[in-house]
Amino acid sequence: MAEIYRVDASFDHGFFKGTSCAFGVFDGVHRGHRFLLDCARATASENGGASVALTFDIDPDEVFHPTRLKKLMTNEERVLMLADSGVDAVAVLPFTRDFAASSPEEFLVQTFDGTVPSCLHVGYDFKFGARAAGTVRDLDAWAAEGGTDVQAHDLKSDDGAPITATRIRLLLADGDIEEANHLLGRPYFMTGVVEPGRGEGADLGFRTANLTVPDQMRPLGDGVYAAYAHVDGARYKAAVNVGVAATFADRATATCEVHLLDFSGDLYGKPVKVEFLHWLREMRKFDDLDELVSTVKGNIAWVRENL
Ligand SMILES: Cc1cc2nc3c(=O)[nH]c(=O)nc-3n(C[C@H](O)[C@H](O)[C@H](O)COP(=O)(O)O)c2cc1C
Ligand SMILES: Nc1ncnc2c1ncn2[C@@H]1O[C@H](COP(=O)(O)OP(=O)(O)OP(=O)(O)O)[C@@H](O)[C@H]1O
Repeated sequence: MAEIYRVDASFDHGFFKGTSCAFGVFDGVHRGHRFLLDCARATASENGGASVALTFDIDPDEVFHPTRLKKLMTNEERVLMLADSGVDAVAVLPFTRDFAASSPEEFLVQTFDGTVPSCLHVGYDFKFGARAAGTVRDLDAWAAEGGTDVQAHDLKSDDGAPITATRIRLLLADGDIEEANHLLGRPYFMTGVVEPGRGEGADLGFRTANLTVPDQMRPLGDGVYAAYAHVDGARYKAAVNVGVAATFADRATATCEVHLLDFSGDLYGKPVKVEFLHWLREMRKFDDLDELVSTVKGNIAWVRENL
C-alpha cells in the first residue's frame, strides 16, 4: 500500500521533485484511470522518480453539484484504492472553495509551490481551476517555464467510447451492472453499516441486513441483484434489493436490503461491503405477500445455484 500524503500547510512540496504524477479526481478508479496511473508508473521507472496519484480529498462536485452527485465510492475508499493501485504515493489536495476559485495559474502554483514534477499525466480533456477554465494548453504554458513533461493522453476507450465515471454512472442507473463492472475492471460495490429493520424479513422467511445508503452514494438503479457480501472478513453469496421496498413504501427506510445466504447471526452495527454482479429483476410492489415471498425465495435460489 502506497503512502498517503495530505498537501496541507505542513506539507513539504520538495516531495514533488522528480515525480511522475497522474492528476484527477478518479471517482471509481476505473480502467481509464488505471491506464493513466500506469502511464505515471512507466515514466517514473524510466526517470528513476516516484509515481504519484495526485487527487483531491473530496469530489469537487460535492461543492458545485451536490444535488445531482452520484458517487461511485466514498472519498476514503477512493484514496485507499488509489494507494493500492501500484503507485508509490498518493498526494491528496484539500479542495476548498478558495482553492477552487483560483485561476489556473494560481491553482498550479498552490499545488506544487515551486517544486514541479518531472512528468504530469492527464487525460486530454483535463480541466482545473476556477470554473474549470484551465485546460491542457494552460498546463503546457506552465510546463514550458518549469520544465515538467506534460503528457495529455487520449482517453482509454471500450466499444468505441471513452471509459469515464459519467458513463459508468449511467450504466449503473440502468441496472447494467455487468457492463459497468467491465468498464470499472472490478465489481461495483456499495458499503454501509447494518441498521435494525422492521423485522418483517424474518417473519417472511428470509432475514435481511438493512443499509441506509445516502442518495449521493447510490448510483445503482433500484432493483434486485445477485451479489457477494463481505462482513467480518468473510464473503457470502447474497440476494439484494436496492431501493426502498415498494410494497412497504409507507414504512420502509432502508435503501439496500441484503439477504446473506448461509449466514445466521447478528449484523447490527457492522460494516458490510456489497459487490454487485448480476441484475435479476425490477423491484416490484406486491399486492400479495405470498407472491413476494415466493419471488424473493426464487431470487435467493438463483443466487445459490449461479454465483
Ligand atoms: C432479494 C430480495 C428481493 C426483494 N424484492 C422486493 C420487491 O421486489 N419488492 C418489495 O417491496 N420488497 C422487496 N424486498 C424487500 C422485502 O420486502 C423486505 O426485505 C422485507 O419486507 C423485510 O424488511 P425488514 O428487513 O425491514 O423487516 C426484497 C428483499 C430481498 C432480500
Ligand atoms: N478513459 C480515460 N483514459 C485516460 N485518462 C482518463 C480517462 N478518463 C479520465 N481520465 C483522466 O483521469 C484523470 C481523472 O479524471 P476524472 O476524475 O475527471 O475522471 P472521469 O472518469 O473522466 O470522470 P467524469 O466522467 O466524472 O468526468 C483526468 O486526468 C482525466 O482526464
